[in-house]
Order: sequence, then C-alpha cells, then structure tokens
Amino acid sequence: MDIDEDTPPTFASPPCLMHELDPAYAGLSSDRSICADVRRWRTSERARLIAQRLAISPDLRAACEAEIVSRLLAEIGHVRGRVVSVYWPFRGEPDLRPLMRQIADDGGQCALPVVVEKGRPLEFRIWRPGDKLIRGIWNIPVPARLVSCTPDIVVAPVVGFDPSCYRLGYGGGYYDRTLATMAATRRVLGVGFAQSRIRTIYPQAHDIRMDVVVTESTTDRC
Ligand SMILES: Nc1nc2c(c(=O)[nH]1)N(C=O)[C@@H](CNc1ccc(C(=O)N[C@@H](CCC(=O)O)C(=O)O)cc1)CN2
Ligand SMILES: Nc1ncnc2c1ncn2[C@@H]1O[C@H](COP(=O)(O)OP(=O)(O)OP(=O)(O)O)[C@@H](O)[C@H]1O
Repeated sequence: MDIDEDTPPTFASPPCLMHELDPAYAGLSSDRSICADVRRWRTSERARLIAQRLAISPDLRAACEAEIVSRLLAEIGHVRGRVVSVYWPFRGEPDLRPLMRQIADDGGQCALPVVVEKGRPLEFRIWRPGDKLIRGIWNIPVPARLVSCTPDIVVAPVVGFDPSCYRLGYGGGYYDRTLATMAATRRVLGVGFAQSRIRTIYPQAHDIRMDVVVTESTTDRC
C-alpha cells in the first residue's frame, strides 16, 4: 500500500462526537445515541483492561487490595445501621471480602448484586460472611437467601474509570440501570486498580457518575 505523507490521514468511519451533544437536542433516546464507534471502542477497551488486571502479580495484588480496603473503610465511615453493597470478585476485580467482614464486625450489613433478569436493574440481597451462596448468571455467586434491600452505599467495581468518575463496566448497563432507579441519597463508590484509569470513557446519556473512585493509590471525588 502506498502512503502519501502529505495527505492528512482519513478514517474508515468518521469519529463519533455524539457524546458531546445533549441527547434532547439530538432527538434520540439514550439507547440509540450510543453510537456504534463508542460501542466498539468500549468492547475492545474492556478486553484490554481486564487482561491487564488479570496480569497483576499475586503479591502486588494483595498489597493493592489491602490499601483499597483501608481507603474504602475511611470513605464509608460509620456503618452501624447501614447497608453497604459490595460484590463477589470476578475476572480479576479487587477482592473485597475482608471489607465485608469488617463491615459485619462493625455492625453494618452487606449486600451483593444479583442479575435477576437480563436488561433489568440489579437486585441487592443481604449477605453475611459465611452465608450460603448459589451460582447466578455468568456463574457469579449470589446469596441463596432472598432478602432484598436498598443499599445506602454502593461499592461498584470498575473495569475502567475516568477523571470525571464515569464508570466502564462489563457492558450490561446494570449499575447504570440500577442507580437510575435509586434515590439521590445513596453514595456510589467506584473501586478498581489505578491501572484502570483512562482518559475518558466517552460518557453517553445513560452513564451515571460515581461520587468517589478509590484505587490503591488514589481517591478521586467528583
Ligand atoms: N463482581 C461483580 N458482580 C456483578 C457485577 C460486577 O460488575 N462485578 N455486575 C455489574 O453489572 C453484575 C453482573 N454484570 C455482568 C454484565 C455482563 C457480563 C458479561 O459477561 N457480558 C458479556 C457481554 C455482554 C454484552 O456485551 O452485552 C461478556 O463479557 O461476554 C458479566 C457480568 C452483577 N454482579
Ligand atoms: N438506565 C438505562 N436504561 C436502559 N438501558 C440502559 C440504561 N443504562 C444502560 N443501558 C444500556 O446498557 C448498555 C450497556 O451500557 P454500558 O456500556 O454503559 O455498560 P457498563 O456500565 O459497562 O456495564 P455494567 O454496569 O453492567 O457493568 C447500553 O447500550 C445501554 O443501552
């Protein structure tokens, strides 16, 4: 292939700038305004970020997780009488089981997210360390006890995040769909490794910002 260095480069498809428009102005529903370019970019970025996270050595991972737990405890504050949703670690996410033990020891309650139906909001079920778990969708363990709740604080694992506290997850839209139904009094703490920070996730109309993002070396407040 000939490359003409004097001609400006062109792209196979035009760059997507839809995220810079107000969807009301664009006259599109949030679903349709997520343009194909952003969708494709997110799919490849997720794969890259998950692979990068799975490659962290066990020693470094353990050190980072200990630091993340202590930063999260400081951020969460008093837990007595409060419900904090955490998650069961999956695909190299930080393992926050020690955080859940600490919350239970301090008189708080923990919950785990459950996909009850694809394309619907998550359900949160109360879970105490030691309680029975069963396999849910994608084989993620979920509480066997069907006690659902509305958390006061949501600790949301990120695949990626940006400096404006927007979250890139696994692509199901579950946290966005769920947070959209919850009262504004809830706090959302994103959590991930510092390597998961990216310049932007190209936020779309349906993306909901988190209040804080905690990593082993940073606490971003938005
Ligand atoms: N630990 C943990 N538990 C969690 C979540 C999470 O992010 N972390 N969730 C947070 O939401 C829910 C599970 N969400 C998931 C959403 C998508 C896929 C998934 O495998 N998706 C397909 C592609 C989906 C698509 O493109 O439509 C895939 O990756 O192959 C997995 C889990 C509930 N439990
Ligand atoms: N509030 C909502 N109502 C309806 N659909 C939604 C909503 N939020 C997100 N979605 C849909 O979910 C799809 C995936 O969204 P997105 O790429 O933001 O997922 P994600 O945040 O990475 O995933 P997850 O939250 O499951 O980890 C979007 O294409 C969008 O159509």
